[in-house]
Amino acid sequence: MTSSSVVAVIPAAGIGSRMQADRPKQYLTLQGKTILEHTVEILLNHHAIDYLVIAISPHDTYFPSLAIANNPKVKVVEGGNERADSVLNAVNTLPENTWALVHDAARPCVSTHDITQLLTVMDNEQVAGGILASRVRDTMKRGADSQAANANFPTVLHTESRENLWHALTPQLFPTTLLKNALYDGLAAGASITDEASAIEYSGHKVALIDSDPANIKITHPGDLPLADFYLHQRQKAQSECE
Ligand SMILES: Nc1ccn([C@@H]2O[C@H](COP(=O)(O)OP(=O)(O)OP(=O)(O)O)[C@@H](O)[C@H]2O)c(=O)n1
Ligand SMILES: C[C@](O)(CO)[C@H](O)COP(=O)(O)O
Repeated sequence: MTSSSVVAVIPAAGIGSRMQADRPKQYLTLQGKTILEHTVEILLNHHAIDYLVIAISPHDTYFPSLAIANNPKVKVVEGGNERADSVLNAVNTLPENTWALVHDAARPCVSTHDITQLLTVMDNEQVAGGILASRVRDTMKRGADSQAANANFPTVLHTESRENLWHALTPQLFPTTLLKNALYDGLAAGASITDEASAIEYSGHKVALIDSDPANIKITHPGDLPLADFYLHQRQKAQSECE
């Protein structure tokens, strides 16, 4: 296993508009802790991660009151307008000879096992890096929106093949310098960069897909909260049974 240093980058500067809550969703509480604290703790407790850089909004009034704000292994940078901007601001602070493990603050249910599986890409010269992913299980439809369909609802254009179709999750793990340059170039070219792999693909490099637990959901809409709460409760139960 390579001895390169791994730094976790946590984009946590979003406003959570789709959650329609009274605060940014990363500060909603599940199992007695904020979603951000759950996410930070799973990364802080991973033996291979040296420290964390969290991108938070310049308007964030919640972070300073959390205990993690005083953790010496937690650094903070200012987030940007889009997720990719927040990630680039954080990656710009990392030393060149490191790997950046980028993980959404909104994904508190990721497992230590899956993070460890992802780290194996560091020793694989066939790929630039890798991402946690889960195979699509449903039939996938390409739709036309209601205006185009001249109906009261979107309608089906056609069924997409779901063969080799994956949900991209996070963490996503790449050499810091490669990721920094890929993000900068992709954003400068106006490419659609919705995850780190998009930028790496745009720069022409190969990305490994690490099949992982679909319980690693991104908390986005109100309906995601009870499901994430269930997964976190199951994880805590499993941990207490091991102690
Ligand atoms: N300018 C931004 C936008 C998003 N994020 C972070 O990127 C992750 C995934 O983004 P998303 O789920 O879209 O979060 P929000 O942008 O907050 O949600 P919404 O799109 O509903 O506003 C989240 O942890 C979010 O805090 C960020 O750091 N900086
Ligand atoms: C990075 C990501 O979580 C991978 O699925 C996703 O692209 C984030 O998208 P969002 O619109 O910023 O939530």
